[in-house]
Amino acid sequence: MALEIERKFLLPEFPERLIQEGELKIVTRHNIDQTYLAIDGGQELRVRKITDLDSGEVTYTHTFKDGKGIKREEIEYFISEGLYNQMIEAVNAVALVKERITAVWNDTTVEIDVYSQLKLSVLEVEFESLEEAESFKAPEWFGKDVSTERQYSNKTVWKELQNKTKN
Ligand SMILES: O=P(O)(O)OP(=O)(O)OP(=O)(O)O
Repeated sequence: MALEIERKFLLPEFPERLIQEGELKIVTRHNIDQTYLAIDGGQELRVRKITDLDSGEVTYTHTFKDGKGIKREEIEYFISEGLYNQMIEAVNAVALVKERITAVWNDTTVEIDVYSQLKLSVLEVEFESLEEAESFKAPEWFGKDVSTERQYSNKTVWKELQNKTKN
């Protein structure tokens, strides 16, 4: 199983100035529709519809994650549009929608997620090892480190979205 080691920050404002000054270079922009199929303790199964906002290419993934905090197990693979549609129909939930901007700042690849249904933007950085993740010194503009705060995990945010839209 692959390991996912990442830290998450609560991005206070979109870093427009850094982009304009060329300090933060945008690599890709994707729209992600995310739906959870099942959640049980630290385990989750989710599907995504991913649209490349530059090329228009659409892909679908199925992901299993296990664990919490900075280090988790992850298995992810591509699925067909047909499988994706069958699964989201079965779940009949509201997909969590976000725009994911992948960019490079100072040799570090960052993923900025801007959630369209909520007032929330986060920034994530992936690492090769726990040592690297723990020793990484984040700049001020990344915002508060929420890596271990469950309320900002996508499954929690997705669950809240379901409750909101049901009422
Ligand atoms: O894109 P990932 O796999 O890092 O996943 P996410 O949708 O940001 O979700 P979380 O890290 O909250 O599981």
